[in-house]
Amino acid sequence: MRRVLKYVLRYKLYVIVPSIAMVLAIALDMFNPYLQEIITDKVFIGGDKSLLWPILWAFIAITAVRTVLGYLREYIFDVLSAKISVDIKKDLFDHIQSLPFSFFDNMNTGELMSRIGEDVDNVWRSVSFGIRLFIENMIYFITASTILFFINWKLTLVSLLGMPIIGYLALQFKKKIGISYGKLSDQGVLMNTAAQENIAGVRLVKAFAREKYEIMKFLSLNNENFELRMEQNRIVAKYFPPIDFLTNFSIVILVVFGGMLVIKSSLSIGELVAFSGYIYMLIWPMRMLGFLTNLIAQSDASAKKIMRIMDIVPSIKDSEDSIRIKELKGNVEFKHVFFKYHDDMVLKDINFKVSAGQTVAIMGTTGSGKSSLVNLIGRYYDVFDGAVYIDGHDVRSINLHDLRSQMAVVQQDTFLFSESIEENVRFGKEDASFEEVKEALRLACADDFVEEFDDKYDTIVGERGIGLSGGQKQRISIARALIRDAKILILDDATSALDMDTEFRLLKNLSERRKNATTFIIAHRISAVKNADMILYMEDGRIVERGTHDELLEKRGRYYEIYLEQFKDFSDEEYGIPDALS
Ligand SMILES: Nc1ncnc2c1ncn2[C@@H]1O[C@H](COP(=O)(O)OP(=O)(O)OP(=O)(O)O)[C@@H](O)[C@H]1O
Repeated sequence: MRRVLKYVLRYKLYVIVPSIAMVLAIALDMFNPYLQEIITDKVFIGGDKSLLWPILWAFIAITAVRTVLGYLREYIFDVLSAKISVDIKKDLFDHIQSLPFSFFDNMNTGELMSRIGEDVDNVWRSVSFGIRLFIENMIYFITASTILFFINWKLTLVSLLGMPIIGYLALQFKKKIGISYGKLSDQGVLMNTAAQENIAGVRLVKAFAREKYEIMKFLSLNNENFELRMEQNRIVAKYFPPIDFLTNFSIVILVVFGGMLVIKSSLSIGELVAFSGYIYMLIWPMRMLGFLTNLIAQSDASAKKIMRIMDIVPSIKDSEDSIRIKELKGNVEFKHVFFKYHDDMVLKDINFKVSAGQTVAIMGTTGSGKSSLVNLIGRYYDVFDGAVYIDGHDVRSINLHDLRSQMAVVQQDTFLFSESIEENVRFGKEDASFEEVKEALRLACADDFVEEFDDKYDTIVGERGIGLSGGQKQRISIARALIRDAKILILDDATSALDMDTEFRLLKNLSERRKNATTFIIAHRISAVKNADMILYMEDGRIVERGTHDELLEKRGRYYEIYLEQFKDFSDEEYGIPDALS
């Protein structure tokens, strides 16, 4: 919460003005019981009618000013908390953007959504309501008890007898409810994740007829959630009644002892009326203590979770003396590169060099490390040992923005935003004209099917491209990469869903278009890699074969076996293995 306070202090005026309004409102409130004392003793009992109107006017004036001050306080505190919510969300979002792939490997979307949504809202509520009311009540408590001591310290002491017990109970309550909130919040993440994954994977669920299982899974989480809420109710039921009893008992004591003092003429009736007015100012904060500590405990738990993410130092970031490169040439070299995600080394002693404008094709068994290898070029992960060089510079020394903004990647797992096709392609180049978008889609062999849609380029595609076929999604993703005109282009299994003919046309377009771009193509079909300047064949994290198509055929190794497997029924002439990349 201390760190949340730093956000609050950014807006000093928004703290000072409503705080002054709050203090003035409290000061005015303190006059009310005093006026009640005078009106009772002097007007009702003493019969001095001349005071009636002045006191009534004073009541009206106090109420009017109090209303304005109250409104000011509420309004400005609400603006403050809204500003803080925006700031925290922004910082959290910015920070999440700065985190590397490895962070997202271990974090699920549902959990992150809870942090940005629910947790920030909890903090926001606490600032707008909890902390303010807590401070306000403390001021009421201190001021009212001071005045009460002045009126009659003995009666005050007797009336306050239950307060230490109330305070103790409130603290115990805070402790128990704080733990319970932590559990509820963690469970909320599980529920969020289950709901989010179910919706995202709804087609899979239906295809496997697993709706019942999903419903049961959600039901069980929902029941757990219910149990946790019941646990909270039990805590409230345990602590609130004794707190209520003790606060009400203070009034009983006041009436009994105060009444006795009035009978003994040690206290006037007016003083007793004023006394009970001030006592309410003590009792109310005490009754609220449990509720407020509860609210603050909840937001404390949320603030801790937010800060835990904010405290993650991005493992991949610009070094202090990072090199600015406005124009990459595209020479890439891997020197003794080793890489691992956790314990298992997934890339072992990778060495190769590629000159600007050349094409490298990477083939290999599944899980052999192809994607991991290309992910090191844009520094989505850092090497464990060795180094990747671009134009002679270790990628770790190149300014990250310069590096990534001059690369284009089509990932294996296609992702499209819930926007129009045009906007999805323009994501690759913010200021691209419509003509450029069309051209990129044409090169990616996507223009024909896009033209057939009723809304053509304005067609809105759903999240993850729902509404399009796998091959259509891949082609739009390729257009998004091509529009960047990048110096390094990476296609990670990006044509796997295309038929051979479309793949052939697309790669042909690519070979014409890419001109100076160094291109990495991960593919499984010989037809897609045949014309590369260099083909790397990987197994178990190592490059086990390398060379051109002809050289690899001559070697009669793994590549040759795959060639035979894929083309056993055709001769080159018959099928015409595409000359796409020549
Ligand atoms: N984010 C990750 N965290 C941990 N391990 C990973 C991660 N990504 C991949 N791996 C592991 O690293 C190894 C290499 O994976 P990689 O995706 O690079 O292989 P690949 O050759 O591209 O496979 P495929 O052809 O199936 O796409 C595999 O054993 C895989 O399980």
